[in-house]
Amino acid sequence: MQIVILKDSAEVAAYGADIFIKQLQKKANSVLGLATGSTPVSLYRGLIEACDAKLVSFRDVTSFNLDEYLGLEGTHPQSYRYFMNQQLFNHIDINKAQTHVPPGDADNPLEACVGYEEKIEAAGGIDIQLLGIGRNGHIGFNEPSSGLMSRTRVKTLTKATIEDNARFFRDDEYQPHLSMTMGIGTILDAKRVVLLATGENKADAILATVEGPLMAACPASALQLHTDAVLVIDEAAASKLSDRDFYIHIENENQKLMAKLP
Ligand SMILES: N[C@@H]1[C@@H](O)[C@H](O)[C@@H](COP(=O)(O)O)O[C@@H]1O
Repeated sequence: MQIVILKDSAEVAAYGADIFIKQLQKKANSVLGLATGSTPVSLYRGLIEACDAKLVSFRDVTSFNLDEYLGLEGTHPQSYRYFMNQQLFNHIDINKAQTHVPPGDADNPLEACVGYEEKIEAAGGIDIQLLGIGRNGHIGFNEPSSGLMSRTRVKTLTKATIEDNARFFRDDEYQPHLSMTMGIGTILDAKRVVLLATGENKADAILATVEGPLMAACPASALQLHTDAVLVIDEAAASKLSDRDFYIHIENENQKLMAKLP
């Protein structure tokens, strides 16, 4: 696991955007795995700016989002499809037909989950998957106790996640308790994984992800199994790591090594 500790959320977003810009410059028809939540919003802004400046194009990109609320149509302002349109897709040159969000309004959600996996496979798999992290260590909507090899499926949200996400819903608005999410196994199949975390309220989850045991109680700890996972976090999210200085040292050594490569 590569751990990059930066000063604040602005640096995290810029570093994350740069990873995606380089990916698109290397492979214009990349298959991107995308995420929602407040953390990736500034990264998406960076991608929109890069697209405006013609540094990248999304014309040949295919995308798959991690998760969606079950029971919300894509036109619902709290749906993740709506979020992605608002925060990214409406502002870049992507072909919306090539963007995929789990269909939370499917008549048969169980079949739709299998279909989502098939679509990812047919696209050749995900080149790079963006992740945020929940306070309880969830990735996508893989809540604690999720199978570490799980695939796209319907998941029940924890009370903590419902409370954390309540800020996006009006008091009189229906807030789903179920979701459709890529599994941890689906995420681990991505060729590269980039997890962003900022703020002190993510410090426990980051500690468990990096220094805790591999365990279903912290779904993000499964990234310890991935051969190309990078955690881009700010000082506040890193504040509980016991080996923080060592991780900074490793990253400095990494940078020196990369600079010497032909
Ligand atoms: N399903 C999403 C996750 O994919 C996201 O990582 C998490 C954290 O969100 P935030 O970035 O707003 O803290 O929120 C939601 O539960």
